[in-house]
Amino acid sequence: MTHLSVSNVCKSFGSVPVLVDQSLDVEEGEFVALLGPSGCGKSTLLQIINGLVPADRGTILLDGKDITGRTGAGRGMVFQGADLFPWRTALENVAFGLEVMGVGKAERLEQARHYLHLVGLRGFEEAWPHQLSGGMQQRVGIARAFCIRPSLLLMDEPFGALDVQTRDILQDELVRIWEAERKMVLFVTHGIEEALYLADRILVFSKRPAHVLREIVVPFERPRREEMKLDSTFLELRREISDLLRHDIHA
Ligand SMILES: Nc1ncnc2c1ncn2[C@@H]1O[C@H](COP(=O)(O)OP(=O)(O)OP(=O)(O)O)[C@@H](O)[C@H]1O
Repeated sequence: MTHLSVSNVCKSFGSVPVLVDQSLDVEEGEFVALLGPSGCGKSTLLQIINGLVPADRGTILLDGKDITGRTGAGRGMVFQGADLFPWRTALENVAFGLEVMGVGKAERLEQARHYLHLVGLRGFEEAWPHQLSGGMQQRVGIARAFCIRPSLLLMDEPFGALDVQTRDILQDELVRIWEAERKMVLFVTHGIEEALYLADRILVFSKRPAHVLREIVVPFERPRREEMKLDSTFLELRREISDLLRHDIHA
């Protein structure tokens, strides 16, 4: 069974403690959102799980394997900017991870085409990144992460730099793709509404050094629908989380 287990991760930058004994678990098929004030350590935690930043202490297990301090294997990452290779077409960008994994050309391009179509970019296979809008580039970034078939997707404010309309559209696209594939997801966001709309569970982080102020099991059925944003429970939870974060910042 797939599972992510983060245990007692500590990280300081110089003398500044950012993460102190941070632990969390993500179950198979679960979508977990991390919400918290700016600078509390959400991105650092994601980078540590991805193996891009070393932890000072602690262990990360993915599907039972110790991946602490190691990159690659089983993880796909989507950043705020899509960060595409400008010298590769959209299709070649999506296929990149499989190329690194040594998958043959015909197979990797077929897989990449599948995911590019899934994110709504049929017809843009040969487009260069500079020919795509910010939202389209982010779609390519999402297709690229899904294409390696990771057991865990790490998403660091993937829609943070987009306009509201594009963000709403991409949230729906992500829900649709994720509901079909049900990867484990850790999704960092500043958007309370976005977290409630997308996640099964929300971990609300305190200001730095981060600890979990509250864990919220999101009570809404799937498939998620836009109308739920007007539901009284949705509005109540949104207010509760907003109050929680405000009190923590002023504490
Ligand atoms: N490489 C680094 N060197 C020094 N300090 C760093 C480094 N990376 C992060 N920090 C500091 O660690 C703290 C946590 O940063 P991080 O980016 O993880 O926060 P965050 O919660 O993701 O913030 P935001 O929501 O604004 O992106 C911040 O105070 C930041 O300045």
